[in-house]
Amino acid sequence: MIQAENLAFSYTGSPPFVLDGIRFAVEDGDYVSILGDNGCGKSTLVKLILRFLRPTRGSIEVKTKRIGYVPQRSDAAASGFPITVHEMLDSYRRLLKLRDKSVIEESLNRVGLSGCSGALMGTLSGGQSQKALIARALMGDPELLILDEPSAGVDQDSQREIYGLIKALNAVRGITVVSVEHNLEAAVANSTLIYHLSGGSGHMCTPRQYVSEYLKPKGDEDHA
Ligand SMILES: Nc1ncnc2c1ncn2[C@@H]1O[C@H](COP(=O)(O)OP(=O)(O)OP(=O)(O)O)[C@@H](O)[C@H]1O
Repeated sequence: MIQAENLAFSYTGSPPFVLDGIRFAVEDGDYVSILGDNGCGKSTLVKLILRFLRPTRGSIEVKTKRIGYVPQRSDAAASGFPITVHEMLDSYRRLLKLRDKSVIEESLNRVGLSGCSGALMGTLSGGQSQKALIARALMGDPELLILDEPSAGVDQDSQREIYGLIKALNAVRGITVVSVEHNLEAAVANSTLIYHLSGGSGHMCTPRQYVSEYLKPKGDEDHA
């Protein structure tokens, strides 16, 4: 689904590079969480996958054009712009040139938000507005769903619902998922793979490997 080869990126086009020598493959049906410290380049990598940015060197190929993107909630929903859930989804429907308006209610149903169609985005809880953004991303029937910190600003109960939803979209509907995460627990519990980004490059591993390589307290291996 996604193939990166010797990918390097600098916002200035010259050193220092935010990303350098990135090489990974995401296969159809994977659920990959991207983890790493603040400022290590997670969102930059996502913008390269989305083609919002172009590689400075190397390549990144994405096999599908049917990509659903759920941006960081604070970017999209926290503004005081007075728009209802229905209006937000309808403007996206028009952008996608979808004639049938029933896609709006279908998408809201899929995320369990059918009763909130007329609510102003700014009045929704963190969990509800995240679901509305996921509903919008589902309108184009994506093969690849990309999320940037889906649980940021979302209470514990809604987090469980949102990860349940993402997991079902992946496991039941076969949608490939790439999610930038600060929520380590959710990443380990839900994803099939973790891409650990550090010092400009990354390492793909299973959640189990991630726990033993990156989360195990120093010295534990002596007592294993
Ligand atoms: N538009 C930009 N122009 C110049 N530098 C940028 C730009 N966007 C991000 N950066 C820099 O690139 C580096 C990587 O940023 P990025 O947002 O990709 O990191 P991140 O891992 O997603 O961070 P966080 O976890 O805090 O969201 C940071 O040093 C950041 O300051």
